[in-house]
Amino acid sequence: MQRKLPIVVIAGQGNAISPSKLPHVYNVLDWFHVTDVWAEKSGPKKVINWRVRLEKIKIIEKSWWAVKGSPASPQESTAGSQKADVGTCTDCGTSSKVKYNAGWACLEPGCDSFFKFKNEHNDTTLDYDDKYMKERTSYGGLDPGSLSPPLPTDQDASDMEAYGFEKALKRGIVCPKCNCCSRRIVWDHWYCENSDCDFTYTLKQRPISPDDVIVKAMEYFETNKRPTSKQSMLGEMDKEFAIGGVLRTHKIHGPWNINEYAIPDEAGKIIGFVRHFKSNGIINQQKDGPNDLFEQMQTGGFALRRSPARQAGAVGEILTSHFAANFGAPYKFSVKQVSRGFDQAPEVIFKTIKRLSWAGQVAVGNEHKPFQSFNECLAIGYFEGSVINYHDDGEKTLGPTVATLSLGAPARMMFRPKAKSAIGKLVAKARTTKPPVLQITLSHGDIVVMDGEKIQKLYEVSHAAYQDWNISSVLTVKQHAVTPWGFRYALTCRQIIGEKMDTEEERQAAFLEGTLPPGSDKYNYTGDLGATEVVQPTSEVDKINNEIAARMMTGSLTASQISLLKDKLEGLLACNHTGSQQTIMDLSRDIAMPDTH
Ligand SMILES: O=C(O)CCC(=O)C(=O)O
Ligand SMILES: [Fe+2]
Repeated sequence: MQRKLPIVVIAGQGNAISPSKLPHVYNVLDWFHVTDVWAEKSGPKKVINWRVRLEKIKIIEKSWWAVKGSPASPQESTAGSQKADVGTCTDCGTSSKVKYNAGWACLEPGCDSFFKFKNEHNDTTLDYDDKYMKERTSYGGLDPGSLSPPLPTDQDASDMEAYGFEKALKRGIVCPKCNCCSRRIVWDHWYCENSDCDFTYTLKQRPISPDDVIVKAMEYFETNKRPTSKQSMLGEMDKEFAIGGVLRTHKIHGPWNINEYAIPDEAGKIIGFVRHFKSNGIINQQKDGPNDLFEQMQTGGFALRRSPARQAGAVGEILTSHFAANFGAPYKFSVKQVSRGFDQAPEVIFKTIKRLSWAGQVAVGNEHKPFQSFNECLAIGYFEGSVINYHDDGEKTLGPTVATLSLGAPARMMFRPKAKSAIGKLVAKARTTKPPVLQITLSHGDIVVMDGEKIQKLYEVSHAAYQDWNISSVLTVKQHAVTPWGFRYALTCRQIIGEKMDTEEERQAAFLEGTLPPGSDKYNYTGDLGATEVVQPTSEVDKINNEIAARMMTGSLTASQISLLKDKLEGLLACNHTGSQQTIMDLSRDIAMPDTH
């Protein structure tokens, strides 16, 4: 009160003293200021409760929650026009306002006369005095400005050098049309969550290269790490481990490095593998390789969206931190995803499926029976700061092999035994969790294949055995979590077993939507065996820069000629001259024959 701070009041839907029925679960009323704070002795136990009286700062303006048809401006709006009566305590000498209909009482908790009224009263008659209620107090603090934050503009995004996936842009907005607070639910725009309002808002998202995304990820890491931490992102990326009986071996397959982690059950028997295919510059830069896929993901229009992670539709609904879209056979993944059949999938999804099918085949081979091809692909997008917490991919309709392609910023992936499994020990302080046994770093282009060995055999034995083992082998025993260090995509392919679906309709959908179109074979991936570095052809601009550099070294151009040429070159590049090819050629000639000018 003394600091004259403006306060926002939010009223719940069930608020009984609101003059009108409040429309939302949480209703942001307006800016208020505190006019009085006092102690009261009330309730059955006659304990001291502190009371606060607030007045709306812009009381002259009609409140949005006012009863329909009420006057545009409340009558009692002028400060000082109404004054509460004041009484003084004969015991302690303090004065206070007459606040209650029951009359005046001393409001000094330390005084013997505290809360003693002349007349008998009970708590139910302790209504507030009308004069006190109508008192108006001038507000001496600063104008708090608009209650709703302004919409971020393209200019704001450009000022913060944003690409459109920054943490600040994942915040919700206040609809300028109807004032409804709306969350960022879809990847590329906001829409008003009030079903009666049609407001949508889009902020341009600029494509970013894999190199720049890593630079941004490092900046994000530096600005968001604990102030006491000396770690760099590169240092964190090196912190990989396999403990608790998880065994690591290493293989080379063409240009791929593959770390293989054998996952034991409680008896130490190997029940599955996590295979980490580590990509590199050569793989990443091939045609339709991870660099191209990263670009295509950004321009593909995937309608990635956040789904309710908890209490869908309820007051406490919580959305997933990441955005997702499913293609192929419908897949539930804890919560139902919006799913589109492969007939509606963009090309990049087929390229991904073929790449991951290759990895699945290499990882699983024909050890037990031929590798079952994938019929589903879940695309996940992470804004800066988004994560996927510990979960398992253990749907009963799921085949044993799950493969994920990482694109963009690096990420930490962790596996831990479930608390209820007999593997590992519970964390002493948090008795419901176990520490991770496997931690790996997923970089741009990497692939992870999770596979439950011998599951095929057990799966065929009986349904009960399947339920026990299912991925009681890898996936349900080993929960996993992924924390990306910046803007990232993860594309995960699974085998959805249509026959295990509950209804005929679901079985049909899995079959129809999960069948790859015949033309998709043209995207087959064969592992980049024998691939070499792709040498980028030198551009005209590079050639000129090289010429300038060479002539600088031989001294055949004067310093002023060099700076003139550099200026010209920069000018051409800056205006992105469409005819620049020809002009640059002329410029090149200028350099070749400097003496003729
Ligand atoms: O982001 C990732 O790499 C993994 C995503 C994942 O765990 C999933 O889709 O189930
Ligand atoms: Fe997962």
